[in-house]
Amino acid sequence: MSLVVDGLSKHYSKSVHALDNISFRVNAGECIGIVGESGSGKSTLARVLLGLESYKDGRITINGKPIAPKKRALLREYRKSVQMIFQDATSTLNPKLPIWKSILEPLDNFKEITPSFLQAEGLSRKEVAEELLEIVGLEKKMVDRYPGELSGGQKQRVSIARALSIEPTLLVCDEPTASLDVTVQVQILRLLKALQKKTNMTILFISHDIRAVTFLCEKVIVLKNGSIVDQFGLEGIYHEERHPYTKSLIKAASIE
Ligand SMILES: Nc1ncnc2c1ncn2[C@@H]1O[C@H](COP(=O)(O)OP(=O)(O)OP(=O)(O)O)[C@@H](O)[C@H]1O
Repeated sequence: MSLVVDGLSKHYSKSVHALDNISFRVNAGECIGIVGESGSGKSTLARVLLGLESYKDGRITINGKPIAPKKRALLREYRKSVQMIFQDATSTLNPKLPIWKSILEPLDNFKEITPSFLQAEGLSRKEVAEELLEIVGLEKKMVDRYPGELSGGQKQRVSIARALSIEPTLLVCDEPTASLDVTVQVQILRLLKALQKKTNMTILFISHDIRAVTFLCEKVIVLKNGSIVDQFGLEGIYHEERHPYTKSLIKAASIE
């Protein structure tokens, strides 16, 4: 799956240019990080990429096909291959449902999809959710729990299980570790890395934390005030040519 963003702009008003002429490309199986401080346009970019918001200028194509948020049929087709995880797993899981029901939501929405792990016939719906829980490192017996009975890290694993259920080719992660303890952050990043290796999905990882981005991603885009100020492969992180803003992020994170 390749994602090409070309000259993308999104203006909320004359003075608020959340995204200004953004261009980048992600190839199949790559993990790309988008790093920037609060207000740089990261979440806007995620929402536009998911087709949740329209955009003014530019083109977004996935496997050569445009994403057109106003064309429902195109958007539905697109959503079959894209999933998202958010910072706050609590708000994305229905507190009144046992987690197995939440995990199956994407599969319920796209009944035409049969993921490879469901090729074994005769699994009950709950057993499908159990399989997914195992994939994200949780015990099967947790399947009947409610979100309120899980830790922050466990909830994020559940939301990853739900995202993986339809075997997306693109996973957009918007600050998925920002509200977790440092040790749990590392566990979730390790999980995402392992899952990416196993499934070859493309990951777009959005974060204010350049440490997390460099842990997971081989390519980095630096966003500032809605514009890309720097773009590099991980091997070039310490090159002299890095933008002063990138250098300041590296310095602040003490990863010099
Ligand atoms: N719905 C909206 N209406 C008007 N302005 C908006 C809207 N959403 C975002 N903005 C503005 O667009 C700019 C980019 O916001 P965005 O939320 O994309 O940044 P961000 O990098 O994700 O920040 P944070 O890390 O704080 O969430 C900001 O100036 C913000 O105030």
